[in-house]
Amino acid sequence: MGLSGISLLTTTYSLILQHQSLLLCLRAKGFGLDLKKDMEGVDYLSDERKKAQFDVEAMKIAWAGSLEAFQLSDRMAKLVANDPAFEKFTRPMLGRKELIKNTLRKAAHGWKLIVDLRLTEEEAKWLRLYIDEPAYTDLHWGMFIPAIEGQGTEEQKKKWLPLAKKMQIIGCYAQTELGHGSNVQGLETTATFDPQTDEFIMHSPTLTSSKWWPGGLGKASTHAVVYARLIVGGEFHGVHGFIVQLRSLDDHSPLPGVTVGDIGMKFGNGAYNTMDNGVLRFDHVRIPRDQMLMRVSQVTREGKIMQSDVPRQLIYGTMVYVRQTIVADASKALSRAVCIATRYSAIRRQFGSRNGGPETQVIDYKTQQSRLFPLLASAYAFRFVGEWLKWLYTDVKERLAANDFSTLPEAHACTAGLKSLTTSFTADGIEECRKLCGGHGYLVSSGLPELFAVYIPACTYEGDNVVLLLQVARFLVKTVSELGYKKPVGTTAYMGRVASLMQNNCAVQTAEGWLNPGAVVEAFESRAARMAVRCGQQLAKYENPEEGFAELSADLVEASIAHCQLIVVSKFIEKLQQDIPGKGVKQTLEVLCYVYALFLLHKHQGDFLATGYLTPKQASLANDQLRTLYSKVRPNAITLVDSFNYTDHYLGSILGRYDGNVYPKLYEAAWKDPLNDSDVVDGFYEYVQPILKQKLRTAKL
Ligand SMILES: CCCCC/C=C\C/C=C\C/C=C\C/C=C\C/C=C\CC/C=C/C(=O)SCCNC(=O)CCNC(=O)[C@H](O)C(C)(C)COP(=O)(O)OP(=O)(O)OC[C@H]1O[C@@H](n2cnc3c(N)ncnc32)[C@H](O)[C@@H]1OP(=O)(O)O
Ligand SMILES: Cc1cc2nc3c(=O)[nH]c(=O)nc-3n(C[C@H](O)[C@H](O)[C@H](O)COP(=O)(O)OP(=O)(O)OC[C@H]3O[C@@H](n4cnc5c(N)ncnc54)[C@H](O)[C@@H]3O)c2cc1C
Repeated sequence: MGLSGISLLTTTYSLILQHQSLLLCLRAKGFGLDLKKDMEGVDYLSDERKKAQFDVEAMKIAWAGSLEAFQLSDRMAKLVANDPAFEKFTRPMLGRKELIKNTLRKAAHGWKLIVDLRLTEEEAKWLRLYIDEPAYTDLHWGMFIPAIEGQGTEEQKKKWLPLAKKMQIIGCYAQTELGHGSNVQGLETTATFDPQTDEFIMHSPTLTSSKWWPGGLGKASTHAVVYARLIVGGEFHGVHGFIVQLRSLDDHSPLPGVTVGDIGMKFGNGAYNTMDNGVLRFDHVRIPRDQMLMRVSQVTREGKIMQSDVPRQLIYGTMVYVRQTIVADASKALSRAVCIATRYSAIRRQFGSRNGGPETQVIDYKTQQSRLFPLLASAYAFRFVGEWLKWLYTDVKERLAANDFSTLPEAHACTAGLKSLTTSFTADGIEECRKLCGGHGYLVSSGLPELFAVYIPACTYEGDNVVLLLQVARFLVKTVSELGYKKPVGTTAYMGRVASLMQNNCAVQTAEGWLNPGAVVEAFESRAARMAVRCGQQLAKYENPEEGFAELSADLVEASIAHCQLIVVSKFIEKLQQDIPGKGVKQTLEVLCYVYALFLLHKHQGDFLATGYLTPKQASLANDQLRTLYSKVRPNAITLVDSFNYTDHYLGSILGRYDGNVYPKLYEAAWKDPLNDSDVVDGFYEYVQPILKQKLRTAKL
């Protein structure tokens, strides 16, 4: 018997087992048989796992970044998964008050673990990820503390950071208002210096000046970094951050003049409703002068404004930090959805049965592959670009500490652009994974609805994705306009070769010709350069550059996307130039890299054709190659998602279970729904039975 025969037999056997266990379950409910006899311990995906052409354990390390990173993450994942305190399956069914209380309990338990086990900062970050529940602690550690670290003076850091790091105060980041989020310079909250008392008076002069959205503000925070218009001597001196105490440290009640609360339910059940996004108003609340964060500008006792040599953009520095972390988190959210959809696609069968044999696994349909595998490849691409961005951010941070601000504009453009690109793609990708799972993807127990609901605000918070791409566009336009006298560096270095990128066209002649990193990078560079230069030329026609920028903004956004996609493709290719140990690991990643690049090329072929870099024939050859690549991904698909090393707890999905034991578990879960506690639903006797029993003489319907 050939290999395919053996595999057919084992697949059929798995199917029979699975059907048997389903039957046992069905009977358990209907006919009193033993429910426990389902096939616990059987790995329904074992055949798939045997197909792997690479060393899975080595791929896990490549995904994690290093052996140490893998071990650390694995330890934290297991710590959470094995702790019943972090159960999350009932979350979507809880009322808001219960939900928040439950989140506060989990955060307290998490903090206890951090203290008792003396976890490092890195370990705590992984712990937070695997607890998988947005909480006030995210903003305390993720924004309040970084804002003080980045914008505070040494004295301020010395005073506030120990309190915050021991969690003796809880802080949030209160920037956005009811009337303004994107336009930070349009904020209305005022901080007026009173030279008589050496204080600032924090005030909310209008309804629209109410702080609105800050996470952790509603119920948990005792303090906030509040962004407000600085007014000294009756004059406005820009928006700055101020540390303001909101609640008593004794009984947690709001301090006089402070009105604070939660802004209400948000999208989805469970999901981001574990967060107390808040509203805040000040009625002439006084704070000491030294609570203005003064690294960028200082207000003296006499009411003089002193500018340090730090650029004012550093006030936006916390956002740069968080955008960088959001890019890293995009690969986690996307890989999680892809893991669920890939495992389920291998279990799910529809059509194609021959002679009573098994039906086709839906993962074998080319349409399923062409939707799923680019998402899988993107998860890897985002992982590696996130790793690079972390390096870039660390480098900028070190430079800033040494008062070198030269790389700040590029750090801003990269974090803004990549945050936008990766979160938009991930949000759409999670929804695509839901559709890839058919009807069962719509069940909360698939894990996908909650993941989607938690994830989508990432397209808005930390900067609306379009607004951020317009920031990238400003950076690109500036780079193009300076080409005559300034050599572009970093991620825009390719613009230095603009003449050849505008002139030379693609040389690829065969589908195999696309399996060449040089050809791929040049295609993306040429497209990005041509789109940016074209925008520059169009802009030059306007007398008023701002008017031109506004008029051309949709094209500018597209040019920014082209530039950001180039960064992701290049960083993936650069990653592959490193030593990546393990049998078949590098080769498999190369396949994914080409899938990512050629999928983008296919999806955006309009750009590549319109800029004249590619001919329709070359675009078509790229698509031919893409189909071939999907066949190369197919045998490795399950093990590529296993390499994320996600526990079933973290995945939170019956469809994505490691063992693929989907149907019995779905069936079992349905019976756990509170609605099935009784055979006759509450309300039946009041609202249904009277209808059943009514005796209408005629019905008009
Ligand atoms: C259980 C225990 C648990 C323990 C836990 C342990 C650990 C956890 C640790 C960490 C957790 C990590 C992360 C989690 C944290 C949070 C993530 C989760 C939730 C997110 C919450 C969301 C928060 C928010 O949304 S905060 C609000 C964000 N708001 C925005 O993003 C507003 C967007 N708008 C802007 O950024 C700006 O206004 C603008 C659009 C850039 C316009 O600015 P403006 O000054 O008006 O205009 P310009 O003229 O365009 O710019 C002037 C000049 O400045 C340059 N610029 C702009 N921005 C920046 C910047 N950020 N950096 C540097 N430079 C900048 C711009 O280019 C221009 O420069 P030029 O003059 O040279 O051209
Ligand atoms: C879940 C969640 C958590 C949040 N947490 C916090 C927090 O902790 N702290 C905090 O301070 N804030 C927080 N925010 C607020 C968040 O940062 C803002 O909502 C975000 O910056 C977008 O601003 P906005 O709401 O004003 O959108 P708007 O700017 O009003 O956007 C509305 C539309 O207008 C478009 N638009 C706006 N300006 C332009 C332009 N110049 N050109 C073209 N189009 C434009 C946008 O693309 C969008 O389509 C949070 C928001 C959410 C949803």
